[in-house]
Amino acid sequence: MSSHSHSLIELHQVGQSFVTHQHSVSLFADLTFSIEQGHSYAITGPSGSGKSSLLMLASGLEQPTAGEVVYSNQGHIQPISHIRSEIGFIFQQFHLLPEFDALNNVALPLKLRGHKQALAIAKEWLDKVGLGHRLKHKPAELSGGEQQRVAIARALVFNPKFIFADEPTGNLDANSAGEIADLLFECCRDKGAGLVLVTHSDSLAQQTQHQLRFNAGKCERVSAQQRAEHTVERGSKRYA
Ligand SMILES: Nc1ncnc2c1ncn2[C@@H]1O[C@H](COP(=O)(O)OP(=O)(O)OP(=O)(O)O)[C@@H](O)[C@H]1O
Repeated sequence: MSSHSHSLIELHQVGQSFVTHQHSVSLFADLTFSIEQGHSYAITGPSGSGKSSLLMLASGLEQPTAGEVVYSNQGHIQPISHIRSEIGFIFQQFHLLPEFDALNNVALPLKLRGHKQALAIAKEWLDKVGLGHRLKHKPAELSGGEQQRVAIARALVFNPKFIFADEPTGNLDANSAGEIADLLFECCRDKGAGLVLVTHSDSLAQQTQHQLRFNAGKCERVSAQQRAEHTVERGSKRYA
């Protein structure tokens, strides 16, 4: 990757809370960290702790209630709206277009960018996620795991600078999950994408370079040493 294209997302003392007329929920506060192209990050923690909310604001899709998210390219600050066209987002609910078949769902990001070979490249990606035999199926005619793989192909098809993935392997069997994880890490390692994964899977989290963990109402970075100790602990429990 050339340094010309190097982009960075920085979260400065970011906080998120939701106040409705009935509830007030404070998810995290004073969180500072950077997401760099070519690096991989896991966000872990219990259900309802705020992982998806953090993903939404780090990707510029939502605004934080405190602090700021700064997007820069080669040291030059860009409007946060510029992240939109640079990210591949894999949502927990997939958000596929129901009227489009798998091929056209995956081709859409390329068509929107005026790509002449959109359908051919989309087909290659559907092959990569193991769905070469489901090109003409609409989302309602696909299983949950198949829809998830279409959503993954759609997120990766245009070589995004950043990939944000909410439980990307949640609906997949162990084999498909491993293959999809390999694809995601390949995009990070070989194509220089910044990869941010929300996951409940310890083994997926362990493959990333950095980890943020929600714990008792706080979101903290997990150090390399803590991560190594956790792996040893898990290992010794498993074989005890
Ligand atoms: N727009 C909103 N308005 C009010 N509350 C919200 C809103 N979005 C999220 N919340 C609340 O914030 C909390 C955290 O939600 P979030 O989806 O970030 O959790 P999560 O850690 O990703 O959970 P899971 O692992 O179950 O997907 C939830 O209790 C949810 O009810």
